[in-house]
Amino acid sequence: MKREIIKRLPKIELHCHLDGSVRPHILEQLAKQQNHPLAWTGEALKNKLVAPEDCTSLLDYLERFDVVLPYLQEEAAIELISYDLIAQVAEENVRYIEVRFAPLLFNRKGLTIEQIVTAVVTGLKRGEKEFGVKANALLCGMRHHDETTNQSVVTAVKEFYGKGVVGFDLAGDEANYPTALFESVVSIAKEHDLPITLHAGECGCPHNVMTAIELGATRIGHGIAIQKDEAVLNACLDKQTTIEMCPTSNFQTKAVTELKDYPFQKFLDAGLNITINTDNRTVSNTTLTDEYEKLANWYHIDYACMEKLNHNAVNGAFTSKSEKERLHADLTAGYAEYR
Ligand SMILES: O=c1[nH]cnc2c1ncn2[C@@H]1O[C@H](CO)[C@@H](O)[C@H]1O
Ligand SMILES: [Zn+2]
Repeated sequence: MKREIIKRLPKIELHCHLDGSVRPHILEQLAKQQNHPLAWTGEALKNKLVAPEDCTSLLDYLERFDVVLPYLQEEAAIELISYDLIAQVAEENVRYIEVRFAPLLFNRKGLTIEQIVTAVVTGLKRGEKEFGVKANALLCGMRHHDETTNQSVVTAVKEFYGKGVVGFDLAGDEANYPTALFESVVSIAKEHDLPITLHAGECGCPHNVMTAIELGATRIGHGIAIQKDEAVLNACLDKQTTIEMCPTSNFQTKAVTELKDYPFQKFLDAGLNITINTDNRTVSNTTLTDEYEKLANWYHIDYACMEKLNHNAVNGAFTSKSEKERLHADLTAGYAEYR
């Protein structure tokens, strides 16, 4: 597969964090506008934002977000980064994206959850109009936040459902806060029939994936630990769970350390509905083009496989039937000459 062709082909992305995808020059612009100088510029700033090769764990990886979050506490800034993310993905022909963020990490200066979600949706819709990329938002509860706080995120999903927000997620420190702790929060989302995707199986715990599925998640973020437990793998097959794999991030967070342990081929051969994603475009210093190029180098996947992974993403997307039909047709047309 050729990089220029990978870049040009239509793609779908289901797992991309807004706050992990702020371009360094945009952050510099925000720092200037907010009169709050950054301690680093240029390459030094990039080094602060990108998780290093020798990152030791998910927690270590998550520390990268401390640099950017202070600048994401105003509506104009939140709207700008949302719009800019659509500009970024348009450059590599992403046709549909679900952008996730934790609204209650953006309230340090007193913004309400409604103001925060509105700012994101406004930015996404402005990008959608300008670049022709369909974009919806997912709201993340955070594993280290208390139950009441996370419940208010579910309430916001309900309030904004169908108005640019399409589902609920749980992000953050999986190792110290297992999925079972969130039973009551996730159950509220389920009771209201809100679509659920949960980060699970990123820290070696297949039971977190099982719990997530039992609680009603139809998609799993990462899911790497599924390979450790056949019962969990079979449950994902039974329920046709969509798995949102994020190769670069999975090596950075040490979900795996060696290529031979990366379960892409295993999951593909087993018939899991896997999809390929960036996780965090800045923190993981990647694009969807980079992720597919890696898969081509590692597993020699061809365009037909790439097409299949993108159809899987459409099937798992939290969007309408008619939108999915349109996206499937876009993919079919786009890959026709490469099959
Ligand atoms: O791979 C990941 N696993 C778990 N949490 C993550 C990952 N990437 C980002 N975040 C967390 O999600 C929050 C909302 O976007 C980010 O602030 C970060 O803390
Ligand atoms: Zn993630």
